[in-house]
Amino acid sequence: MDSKTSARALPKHHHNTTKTGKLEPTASEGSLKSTQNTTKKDTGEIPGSKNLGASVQKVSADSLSHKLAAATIGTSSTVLAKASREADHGINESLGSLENSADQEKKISEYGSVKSSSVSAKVSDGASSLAKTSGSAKISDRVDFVESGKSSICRGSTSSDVSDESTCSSFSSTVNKPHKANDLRWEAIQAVRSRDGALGLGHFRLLKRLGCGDIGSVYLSELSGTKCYFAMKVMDKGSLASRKKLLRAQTEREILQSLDHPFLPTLYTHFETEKFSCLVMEFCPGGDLHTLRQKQPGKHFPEQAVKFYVAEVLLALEYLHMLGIVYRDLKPENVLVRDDGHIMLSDFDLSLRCAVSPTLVKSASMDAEPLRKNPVYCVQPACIEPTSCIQPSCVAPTTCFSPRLFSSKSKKDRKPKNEIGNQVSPLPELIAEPTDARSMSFVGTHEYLAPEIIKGEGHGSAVDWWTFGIFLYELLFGKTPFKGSGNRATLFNVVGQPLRFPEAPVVSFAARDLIRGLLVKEPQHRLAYKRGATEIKQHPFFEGVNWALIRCATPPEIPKPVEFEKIPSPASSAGEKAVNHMSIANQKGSDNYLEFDFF
Ligand SMILES: Nc1ncnc2c1ncn2[C@@H]1O[C@H](COP(=O)(O)OP(=O)(O)OP(=O)(O)O)[C@@H](O)[C@H]1O
Repeated sequence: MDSKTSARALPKHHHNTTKTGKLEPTASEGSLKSTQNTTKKDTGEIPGSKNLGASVQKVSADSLSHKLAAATIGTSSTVLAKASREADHGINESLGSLENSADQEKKISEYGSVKSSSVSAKVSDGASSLAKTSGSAKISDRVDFVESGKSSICRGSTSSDVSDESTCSSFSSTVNKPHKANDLRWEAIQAVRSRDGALGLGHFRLLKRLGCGDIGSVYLSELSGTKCYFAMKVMDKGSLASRKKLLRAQTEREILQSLDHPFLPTLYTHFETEKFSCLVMEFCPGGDLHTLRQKQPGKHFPEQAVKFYVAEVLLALEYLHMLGIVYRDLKPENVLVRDDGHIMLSDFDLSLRCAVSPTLVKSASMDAEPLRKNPVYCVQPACIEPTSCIQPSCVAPTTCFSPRLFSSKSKKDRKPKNEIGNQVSPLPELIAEPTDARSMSFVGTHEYLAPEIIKGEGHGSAVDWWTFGIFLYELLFGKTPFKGSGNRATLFNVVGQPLRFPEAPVVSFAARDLIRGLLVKEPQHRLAYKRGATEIKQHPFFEGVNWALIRCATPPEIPKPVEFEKIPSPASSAGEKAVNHMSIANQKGSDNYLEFDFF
């Protein structure tokens, strides 16, 4: 077991994560976060964590020590608190009970891997995969963003207690998820909705619990009789309420509802029963990148495979920033692998929503004039108020707005048209960095926390570029750069230790240079601080990547197909009965009938 594993012995969060109950939510905070160490804790805000000064050198050792102690002590004490709290909650009566006592032990253990999932195929050296894009594919970044703008037509969260989001059902099949227009799963959902009015738990067969997080459990489910399979996150509303996590669940749901991107989760439907709140999403059979990395020779990916995964993650982050969402929880555990080998970034309950002001720097044709009249990009501006962001349901798609032009050059200063064809990159550049976002929350995963979060200086979208650097480092080297002997040491290292690279494995200069640019401790000097993903895309590490067609690139590895038919069907597999049935089976430790190898 490598050093990483020992610190990640948790159901999902192999890294120790701190999700704080934010004491003083800023106006731009998307939601109040609660912490856990198994990893999201109810405490963890560093007391008095105001501006500590820009540089590490200026931070008094005492003051930092105090903050780190508060964070880490709070963290470890909450681990136990959480375990006992969950027991107290009588979660046995509900979904939480699926976490049997063994699970609880695993959650608070520092050792051992909990996830049993595995990806059997080896990761190939995807050296040529990025170049192998099909020229005929009709996708591009530009199209993605235009279509995403349309997705704002129906963003309503359910107002009634027991229903799916049927108030918007007329839109819900394809209008608000244009990328899913030809998706059979959408059609199946829509067919049931037109037949029965609204979807509910009873329409699904729950086949297997895939995992559990702090606010719910995720089940592999079939929309009964359709052979359409989903990942359904089921949350106990009573438990959410008593643990003050309703807002967190709401934030996640609202963000999921707003997404329509190939590398982000599709929320097919959401419904509530008296007891449960359920999110129905795309099922990813390939497991997560943490698990997949553990199976690689040397526990690190080949550089070309890394290039593929981080390029897709970069596009996902770019899209999120355009929506005004700072992700804040990038780590391999949160990057799932779809059935086609492409990635899906998951877990949005730490995300911060804020205002964005997209700016078109360079159009595809370098001629700004047509864009003034017919803006190519429609970006959904996120709002500042935490709970009102995606609230108004079925809003007319009036939220597209003309991008501001970065340059105010007069016509005569512009390049003549005949130079346009000589542009190296035909892709337009759009900056939508929510750089003004400021949160004082202490959230994230210790090894991935940005220095400005630890120092309590307030943070914005640059934290995603820091975590992107750590993520890149971990995939390449098989470990994170600042990991210490414990959480406290890790936080000290992040703030005060210089970046170092191990001698092995050998990694290209370009990769190390990119990491150096991203892991700059002062956010304002960090790569991508000003122009976001665009700056990173242009780095030599990504040379040769066809950004517009990356969805057609050959992934390093395709997961083995899941033989859904071979999954034994639980005796009682529909609706709440299934939940209770699985719960009882798990309590007895007798869920063998559900055992099969997914990944
Ligand atoms: N779409 C999916 N396909 C396959 N497995 C999934 C999917 N979504 C989640 N899972 C599995 O379910 C587990 C729990 O997911 P969930 O999102 O609840 O975890 P989490 O990030 O810990 O949640 P939370 O942030 O609410 O604590 C994950 O570890 C993952 O293995």
